[in-house]
Amino acid sequence: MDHAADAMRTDLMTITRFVLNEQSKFPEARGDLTILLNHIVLGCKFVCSSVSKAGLAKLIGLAGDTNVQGEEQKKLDVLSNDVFIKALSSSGRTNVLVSEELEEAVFVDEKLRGRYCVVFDPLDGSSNIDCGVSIGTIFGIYMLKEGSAGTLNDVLQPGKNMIAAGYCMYGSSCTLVLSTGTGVNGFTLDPSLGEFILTHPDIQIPKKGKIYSVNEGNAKNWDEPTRKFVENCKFPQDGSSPKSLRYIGSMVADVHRTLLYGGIFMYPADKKSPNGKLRVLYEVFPMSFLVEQAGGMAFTGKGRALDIVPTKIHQRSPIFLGSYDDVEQIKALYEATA
Ligand SMILES: O=P(O)(O)OC[C@H]1O[C@](O)(COP(=O)(O)O)[C@@H](O)[C@@H]1O
Ligand SMILES: [Mg+2]
Ligand SMILES: [Mg+2]
Repeated sequence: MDHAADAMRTDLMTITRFVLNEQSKFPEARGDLTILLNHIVLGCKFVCSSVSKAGLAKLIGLAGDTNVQGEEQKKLDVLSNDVFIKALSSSGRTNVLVSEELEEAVFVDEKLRGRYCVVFDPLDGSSNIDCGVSIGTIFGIYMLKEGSAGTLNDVLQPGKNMIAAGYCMYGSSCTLVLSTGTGVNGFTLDPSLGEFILTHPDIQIPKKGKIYSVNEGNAKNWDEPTRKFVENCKFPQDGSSPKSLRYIGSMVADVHRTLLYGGIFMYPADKKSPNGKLRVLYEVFPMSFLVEQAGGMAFTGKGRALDIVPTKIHQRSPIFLGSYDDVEQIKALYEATA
């Protein structure tokens, strides 16, 4: 590919151009969200370059501390967290920040405060860092509540109140998937240009998929609806072909595949983890927002994931998300036992 010629192509849809186009659809927009998204993009580029040279730069292995979840922090968890805290606060557009790696919420310095709140998982899939398997960053954006100067209540909002969400996957290529509430679009980082280019416009998740994704190692502790659903994926009663199992163990990578290929990603509750493992604010909500925007469904076993009203910033919830018809099936099994 002739990069120079390519760089001169005026129709090259970079993420910056794309977001500016989106902004132009709202005459009252002040450009704050555009500036905030650009700082998130910068953070993703920085983490992407750190991840790609993790082995070389001694960024492999443990940082030596434990986070609020009781997990041993990886060096890249800590580095990514620092990068995003700096990128988000220096944007001058944020107020309350919640990170998986920090016990308490961060209230941005008054001089730099803005009207957005960001919840994020700086490095998702930490168990896959040291073996170089795809990992990512997940983020969700809320607007401050009317008249609020910035309190925890501004982030303890149902996911359906988010105004934007996305993730960046650090894999064979670096892909940023974003929704500002009007559909889902994917951008691939062109390392030679240093630009995210629109490569997956208007992502629509297939209505039904051929893949199920779950850690079957927890099967003995599952409840009946989950057990029945997975059994049916393997031994379908309706004469259809069995689904294939795909599980990477990085939510970003498993959800990215699910968005593009269809199927269902699940992290159910079980006897050991009655609320599942994944965190509501910065894993379940952003991914559910994207999946719904792409025409899929996100269900908790009790209801729509985006209807959860969180009470704690590191709260967990079971999650079943993906192709509409597949999630509908497990929803029916839960409703039958409710
Ligand atoms: O190893 P398990 O129990 O299957 O859990 C895997 C899940 O845990 C996670 O790694 C949790 O996220 P973090 O790596 O950000 O803590 C998810 O990415 C993934 O879906
Ligand atoms: Mg995570
Ligand atoms: Mg993480």
